[in-house]
Amino acid sequence: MKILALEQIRKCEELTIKEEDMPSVNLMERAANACAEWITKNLYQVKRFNIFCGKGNNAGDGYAIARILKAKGFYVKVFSFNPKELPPEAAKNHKRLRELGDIELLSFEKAYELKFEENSCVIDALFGMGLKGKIDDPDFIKIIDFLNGLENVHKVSLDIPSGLYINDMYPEGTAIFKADHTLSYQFWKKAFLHPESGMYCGQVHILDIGLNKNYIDEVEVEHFISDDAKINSFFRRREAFTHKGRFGKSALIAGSYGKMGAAVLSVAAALRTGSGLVYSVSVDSGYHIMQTNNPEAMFRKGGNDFIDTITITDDEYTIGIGPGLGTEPQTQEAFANFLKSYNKPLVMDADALNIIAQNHKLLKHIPEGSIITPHIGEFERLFGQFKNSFERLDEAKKLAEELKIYIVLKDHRTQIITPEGKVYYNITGNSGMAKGGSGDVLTGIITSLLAQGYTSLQAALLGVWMHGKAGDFAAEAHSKESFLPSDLIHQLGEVFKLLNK
Ligand SMILES: NC(=O)C1=CN([C@@H]2O[C@H](COP(=O)(O)OP(=O)(O)OC[C@H]3O[C@@H](n4cnc5c(N)ncnc54)[C@H](O)[C@@H]3O)[C@@H](O)[C@H]2O)[C@@H](O)CC1
Ligand SMILES: [K+]
Repeated sequence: MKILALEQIRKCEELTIKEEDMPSVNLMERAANACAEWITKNLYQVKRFNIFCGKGNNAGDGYAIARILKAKGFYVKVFSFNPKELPPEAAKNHKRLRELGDIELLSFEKAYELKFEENSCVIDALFGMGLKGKIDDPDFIKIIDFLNGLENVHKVSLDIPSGLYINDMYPEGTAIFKADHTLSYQFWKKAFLHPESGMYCGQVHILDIGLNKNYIDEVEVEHFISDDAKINSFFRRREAFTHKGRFGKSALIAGSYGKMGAAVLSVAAALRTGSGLVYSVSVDSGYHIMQTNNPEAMFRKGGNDFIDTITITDDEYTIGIGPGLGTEPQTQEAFANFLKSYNKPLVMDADALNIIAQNHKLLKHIPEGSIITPHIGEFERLFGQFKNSFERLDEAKKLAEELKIYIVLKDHRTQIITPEGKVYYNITGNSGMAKGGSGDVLTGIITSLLAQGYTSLQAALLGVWMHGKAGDFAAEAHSKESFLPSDLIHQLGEVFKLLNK
């Protein structure tokens, strides 16, 4: 699914209105109906709604929803800022509401006297995507602070929580409404996907309001959601009449004394992702651990307690390197020599990236088309600190282009960044995956997919999606708190069953 820029969404709205030859207020009605339907279906225990309207068309949505909910028999109160300042469509909806006569239209001040009943719902129609600068008007700051402080009520934002920008970092010092649910029209917005702003959005629900499909199909964007449709468009089922040679050879260069778990996990993940053969290049002191835990994988010695020799150059192998490698000087040297002589796309994580962070000149030796999978800490060690995640992403886009590599920037919503400057946000997975070892599993999965002939982009997209899906299944089975990275590997079978359906 595409993520559109503000001007593109406005254009899409205009075109929808024009092509369907309808008054613009009808589109607002559509949005309001979609929200009212979502609310009554999903917050079915709520009988009372308190709707807070600002100055723009987001307020118009609020007025329209108030009318629709009232007609369905709910108790509705509407609190407005200054209804004289509204744009035409919002003004029309305000007028319709006033003419109905049986809804209380109140000022913000009245809210401070109200007793908000448990299980009632606050709807935030203060600001939508038309907000400029920060919310620093004392009346708005006061009402937002007050609403944020309410307990035991459901909080729903229309289109976007007031105070946020749709695709950028919000300005420092602005007031922001904190929602439990955000009902976004038609599209995902970057704000929902970055930690600084995402924490205000609660659960995000994308409501189809029937915007012009042709425009959406054709418009060119840089940001996407890596959704099920995208994954299914290139996932390949395992054919019959085949043999192991057709599914690639993965080699995981990983592990050192005391860090064999990372190596075991990455190798096990590569095996469970379907690679025809999996090799482990690791240390002698971890030989028994590796062979016992992963009898299907072959072992090649790369050192005693840490890896000091990497002789694997065979073009047949697809390499994942880094988990548990350590940063001993001899390992650094072996890694540098290997990188300088190896030219096929490979997967790099963890200590491979930490070694590069200490030897920046190695960056230019990363083979084109490779996939690096840093978490935020590793990315910052490599490329420096950034003010916020939006700036970090902008820098990652430049680097991916410059180095001609794919960057998998691991976060709550992991971003897959291509050398062409495109960004795919992954939306599977959960906070239970924030544990040591999860990254090692991902390295194994992506290496295995790359070995099986998926392109670098496909391997990164599918690998991150599968990893997250396995996390969601593991959370269902064991809880987010309790599942282990090794449970992700055990859930890969369920993920493949889903993909094969
Ligand atoms: N995307 C769509 O297809 C549709 C969008 N609609 C709604 O329209 C919204 C956009 O409407 P608007 O563009 O009117 O935007 P807003 O509803 O966000 O209101 C913007 C208005 O608020 C005021 N304002 C802006 N910045 C301010 C600040 N810092 N402090 C105080 N006041 C400020 C200005 O008067 C500005 O015109 C969307 O978010 C959505 O809710 C729907 O009604 C119809 C369909
Ligand atoms: K809002």
